[in-house]
Amino acid sequence: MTDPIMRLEGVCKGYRRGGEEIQIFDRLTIDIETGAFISIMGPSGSGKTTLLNLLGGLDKPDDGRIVFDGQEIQGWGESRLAKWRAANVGFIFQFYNLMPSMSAARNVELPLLLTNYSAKERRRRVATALEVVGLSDRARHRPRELSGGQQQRVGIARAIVADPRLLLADEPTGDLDRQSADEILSILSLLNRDLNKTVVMVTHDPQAASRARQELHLDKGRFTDAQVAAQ
Ligand SMILES: Nc1ncnc2c1ncn2[C@@H]1O[C@H](COP(=O)(O)OP(=O)(O)OP(=O)(O)O)[C@@H](O)[C@H]1O
Repeated sequence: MTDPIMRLEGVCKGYRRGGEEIQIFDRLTIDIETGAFISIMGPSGSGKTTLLNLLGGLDKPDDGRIVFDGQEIQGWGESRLAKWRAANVGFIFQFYNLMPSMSAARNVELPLLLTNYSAKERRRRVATALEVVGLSDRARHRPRELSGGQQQRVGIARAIVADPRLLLADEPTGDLDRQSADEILSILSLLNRDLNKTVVMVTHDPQAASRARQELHLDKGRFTDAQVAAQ
């Protein structure tokens, strides 16, 4: 076993809605091993998106620790978290979240505008990311000129352009037909296997889930899988 890239330890998270307190996680502990490709399935409301938001530092736990590469991040302020996220985490969304007025290349470049890379270095990285997802010939196209599968490939190129170690994907194939979904899953597998990205993917699709190397199931804020329950 390698060291975990991320560890959630005793994490509690709840929301107050109206006068009612909803407890989503009550002392949840899970290790995300470096190099893992994990799929997470579970009923609506079981906490899947909340979990990704905690892993990506977009949301804070009420209690417990979130450790990335040995560093506790849960107490960090927003600007430190934003810098950490830009360097270490790539997000992939169900509906791609591309800017409609920008070309594929410009969309992919966006996360790099937060960095100190020169324009030349940014162009080089964008070209590499588009090549990895097989879209070098679509760099100048706008999102509406691309199929859903191609738009998601742009979304993946944007997620990897800063070369983060962790990819968090929320229903990345939820809006795609089977063939496009399979292509996206093949790209995620390749990123995991050949480029050593750790991938955590939430999905409702059992076929998509089975492409991961580890399939986990969340129910009412708890993993029902024995290997996680033992952590
Ligand atoms: N910002 C928020 N404020 C209040 N309640 C929230 C908030 N975010 C999530 N919740 C509640 O927390 C619970 C878990 O939500 P979450 O989105 O993590 O579930 P999910 O498993 O991803 O569901 P789905 O499969 O429908 O996307 C739900 O009951 C939801 O309504």
